[in-house]
Amino acid sequence: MAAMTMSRPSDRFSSEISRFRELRGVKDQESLTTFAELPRFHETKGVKEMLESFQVRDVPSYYVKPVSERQPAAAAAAESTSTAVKALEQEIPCIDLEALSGEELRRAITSACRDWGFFQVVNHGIARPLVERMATASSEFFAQPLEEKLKCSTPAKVAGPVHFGGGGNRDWRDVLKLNCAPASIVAKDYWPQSPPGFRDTLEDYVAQQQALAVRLLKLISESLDLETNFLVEACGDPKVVVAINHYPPCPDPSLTMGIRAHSDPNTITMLMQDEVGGLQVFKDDEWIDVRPLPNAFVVNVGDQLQILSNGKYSSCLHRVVNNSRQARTSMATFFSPSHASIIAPAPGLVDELNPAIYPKFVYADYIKAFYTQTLAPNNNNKSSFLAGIELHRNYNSIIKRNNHNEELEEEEEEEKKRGYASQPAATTRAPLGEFELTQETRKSYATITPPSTQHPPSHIPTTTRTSECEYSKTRPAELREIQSSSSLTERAEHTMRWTP
Ligand SMILES: O=C(O)CCC(=O)C(=O)O
Ligand SMILES: [Fe+2]
Repeated sequence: MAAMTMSRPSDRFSSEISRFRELRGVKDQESLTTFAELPRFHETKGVKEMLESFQVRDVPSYYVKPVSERQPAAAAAAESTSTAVKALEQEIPCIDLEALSGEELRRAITSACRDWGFFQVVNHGIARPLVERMATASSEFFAQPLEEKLKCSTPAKVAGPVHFGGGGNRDWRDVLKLNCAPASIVAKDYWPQSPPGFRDTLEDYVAQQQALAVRLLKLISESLDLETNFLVEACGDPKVVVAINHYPPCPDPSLTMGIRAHSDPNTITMLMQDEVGGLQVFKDDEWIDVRPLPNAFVVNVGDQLQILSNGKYSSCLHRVVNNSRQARTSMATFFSPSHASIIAPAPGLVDELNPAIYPKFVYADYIKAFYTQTLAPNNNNKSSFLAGIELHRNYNSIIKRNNHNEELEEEEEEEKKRGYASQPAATTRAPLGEFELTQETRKSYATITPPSTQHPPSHIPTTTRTSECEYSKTRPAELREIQSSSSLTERAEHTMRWTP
């Protein structure tokens, strides 16, 4: 791959850093907040470096979320995720993969995927020492000096096969993202050489995670009364990406988000988290904490599983809140279809009484449209990108959200008076049909797109470009050319290499 033969990046920002240091002596907070280079600094170096380069006492405006996307101030002030609403009343299910089997296991999987879209697994078969080695290596990676971490970013940055930097959407998070399968999109030369043993540990860990994903997908297929291998085969030669997230402590967690509300666009995600906590899932109009459990993985249904199950299982909105006490590290393994896979509701789940809720499409189209949009609208309704492609549901929830946003506008005005010019609110994603699609998706979409009354009302704002999207401007001309070509195989192959 061309990116791998290019020279490693040098630190091109030393002049910026000396300017930061100059500014620091003057009026810290004000200088940082108004410093035009901050977005670039965040994208390439992240939050931890920003905190270490300045004596930050307040959250710079750049990271301040709109009121509608924050957690209640009371929960943030309590500085413990266990204070979130309903935390003690509701908990995501925990499934013991050794203790349960047969019909009991099947029922547990069905209700977890249907009612929550989130569950934890224990006794999952991945050896504890390996998980611990991976967790330690992950924390040690983020503790290193910036120069060491920068060695991992490929020249294509966030669009490349390995990237270190600040999280998208101005979230209060740093991330190391690594493509792990298939082999054609892996750039092992850029995997961290330090801490020692990182590469081997990651390789072993991912192999085990991939096996667990296959095991879970088989159980999930059976819970839907589908052939055991249906979901595994639907993903073709799967794409596996790992994201190691690091959330530094935040001076005011009531203003920021570690990851803003989103649903995962892939098939299934498995997450290892440390004991700090901060992950929340959205259920019955409330945000509910995911309590860290020893030696457990948090599993969540992704958008593709919701589509393949024809809406029987749900890809749930989730987010990560920050805290002011201690850093948190988590590691997500995203298991996705190959970009060339054709995704559609399982034929076994579609009949006259249960029509297909989603169109058939090529996964490359979905993922491209997904990353061209903001991550999620806001945290009050589940009106994610998926809602934009649903065929038979109405858009009441989107309208409700818009009304709610109007009420919030006044609150935003008040905030401005207090001196917080927060980042723009996220917006609803446009329907898949509005994007440049492969011929195959277009054909399918054209035959089953619902009447225009079922589209979101036109007053709903469509696209807000994200930092992810900004990166596409910097992608090689070669990619832009291929993306506009109509050859599915060629295009899917290349998109697969570059899409995050
Ligand atoms: O860090 C976490 O707990 C969740 C991360 C997450 O949702 C993601 O990476 O998509
Ligand atoms: Fe996620």
